[in-house]
Amino acid sequence: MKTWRVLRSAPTWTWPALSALIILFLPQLGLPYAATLQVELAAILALVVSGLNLSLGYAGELALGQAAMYAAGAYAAGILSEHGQTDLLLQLAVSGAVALLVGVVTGIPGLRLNSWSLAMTSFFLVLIIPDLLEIFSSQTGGTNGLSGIQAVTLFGITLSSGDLYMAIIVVAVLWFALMRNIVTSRHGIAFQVLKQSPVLATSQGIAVFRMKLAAYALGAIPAGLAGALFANLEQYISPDAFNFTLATSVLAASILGGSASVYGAAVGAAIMQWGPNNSTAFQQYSLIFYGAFLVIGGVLLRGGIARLGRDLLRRLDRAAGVRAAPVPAAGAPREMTPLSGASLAVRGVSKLFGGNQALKDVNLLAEPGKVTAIIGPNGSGKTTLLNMVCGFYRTDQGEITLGKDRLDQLPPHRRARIGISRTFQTPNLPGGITVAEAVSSGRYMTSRASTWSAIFRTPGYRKVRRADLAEADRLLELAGLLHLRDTQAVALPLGMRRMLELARALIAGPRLLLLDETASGLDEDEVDRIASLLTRIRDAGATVILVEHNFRLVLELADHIVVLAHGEVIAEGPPAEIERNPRVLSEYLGTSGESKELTIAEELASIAGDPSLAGDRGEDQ
Ligand SMILES: Nc1ncnc2c1ncn2[C@@H]1O[C@H](COP(=O)(O)OP(=O)(O)OP(=O)(O)O)[C@@H](O)[C@H]1O
Repeated sequence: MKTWRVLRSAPTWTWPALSALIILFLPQLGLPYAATLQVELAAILALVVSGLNLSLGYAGELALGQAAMYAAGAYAAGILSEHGQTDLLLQLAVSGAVALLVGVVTGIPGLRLNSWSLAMTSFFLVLIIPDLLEIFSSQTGGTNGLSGIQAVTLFGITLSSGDLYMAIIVVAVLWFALMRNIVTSRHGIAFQVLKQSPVLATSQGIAVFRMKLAAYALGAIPAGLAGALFANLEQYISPDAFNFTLATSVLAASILGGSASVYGAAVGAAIMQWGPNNSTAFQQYSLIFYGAFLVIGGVLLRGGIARLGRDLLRRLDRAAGVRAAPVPAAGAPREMTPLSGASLAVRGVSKLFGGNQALKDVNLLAEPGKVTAIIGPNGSGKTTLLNMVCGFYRTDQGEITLGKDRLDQLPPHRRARIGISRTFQTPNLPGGITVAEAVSSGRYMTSRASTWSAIFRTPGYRKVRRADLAEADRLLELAGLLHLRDTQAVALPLGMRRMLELARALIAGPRLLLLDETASGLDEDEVDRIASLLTRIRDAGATVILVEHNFRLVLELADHIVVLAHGEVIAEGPPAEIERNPRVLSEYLGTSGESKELTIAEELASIAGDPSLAGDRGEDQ
């Protein structure tokens, strides 16, 4: 176990780097030629699979088009070579660009239509490869293939087969290093958010379509590079090499290795290359076997071999007492930094769902430095109103403005960028990310760093990331969660998840904070903690809208209450006024409204048989 602790004390990149170095020099270490060829083919397949992992494992889009991008890269390199352009770097650049173009052109319609359409369009893309190659047979050789590929060169020097081996491994290793930089960056976390909840991603200002397209198109690049390497390795390419069986084998390798993993792509590709693709008997029934791999990977091996590896690492770490980096000690409770809230005005807003009038001519004004509570019985339209403010539903009629900005014509991600943050009725936290990463993800759109800066870890990127994490720590300390910053976000109990959502909403420095039943399911202590944090947020100048069933919390916090019933505002005013309003009593509680001497809090307490529901005000009276 001591040895394990020593091994784990090395930087995380040490072992992948060492493995890469060994693979690079395998021929010199005496690997036979036939096995060398298998390593080359596995590295090429790993590149193709890594592209699928980016779109499937990280952005959550099933796409089978990797085979088409691989073909595009291979034919681009092959045609260049036939025309005397044999330089490997030139071919890699052109093949990567051509594959990227194929990715963008096929991704736009596939992703626009949502749901399974990308899987379908990419599936047909693979099916039409032979026809496309036949149409352009004067360039591609049609079904006969392209056989005039010349020996590849680098800066004018012809590469031997040993040199080409090295080139293939270097390209694969470099790509994997860059891909690791993408998925461990703030963009990688945004991909995780997007994959698990497009609604959450949108509410953080992420343009879902553009982000998915970026992942799909980025995934095209390694497939293009792989195509160029394959064309030079085989010096002959034909449509048979890019058929549906290849597309399925790429998918099977991705699922088997673990699609949400960088190194899983290499492991899955290696297994596919050594086992199935290497055996003639297997190739006869390949589709059946790939199907079996997909079932095994999907049902029995969720997360693939990569997940098994991660679990094993964790177990060994626990057994050896390897600890994560110490969490910074919490200092004195931090002051809230001022928040510049803006006035929200909802004027004459209506919403019809089929024949159901969910909202009718609703007016509401929420001011900075104040908590505006929206209450009402179940189905009265509270969440619908919240969803219309943040843009998940379009208004049928009426106008919504935040400060000087008109909102009702804007898509939800643009509204988030204008300064609307929200929490959800059921806390919305993606799996696979830590508490600190979940909170910092709220800054994805407010402080920007390009994907390229993340890939190459430029000083600009590092500065933004440092600020992300420092801000996340500040807000976690405020929410009392700093000691849990490296815990998996989804592992927290409900009360802490709600605090975490609040911290994530705050990190964007919102002009308007929308809270949807933030105290639901919490015990009294947790409600008190949320109330005290919300008071500080309000006092810092935020405009807060609170949709809430917990009347004690509403009375304690709200400066202004708006009461909805059947989609209409039936009363509004300060808490003292609202809790004695007879119409509110009758609509909200379903009572006759005759017992006017009782407040809502007291009525609720008597219905629930729980005096605490009456809160301080109720008890005082
Ligand atoms: N996407 C939708 N499609 C159709 N009807 C909807 C949709 N969303 C809400 N509704 C309907 O609109 C009405 C208002 O629902 P909403 O969820 O806004 O009420 P609520 O006051 O938030 O209720 P609760 O307190 O139970 O969350 C209900 O009749 C609901 O069935």
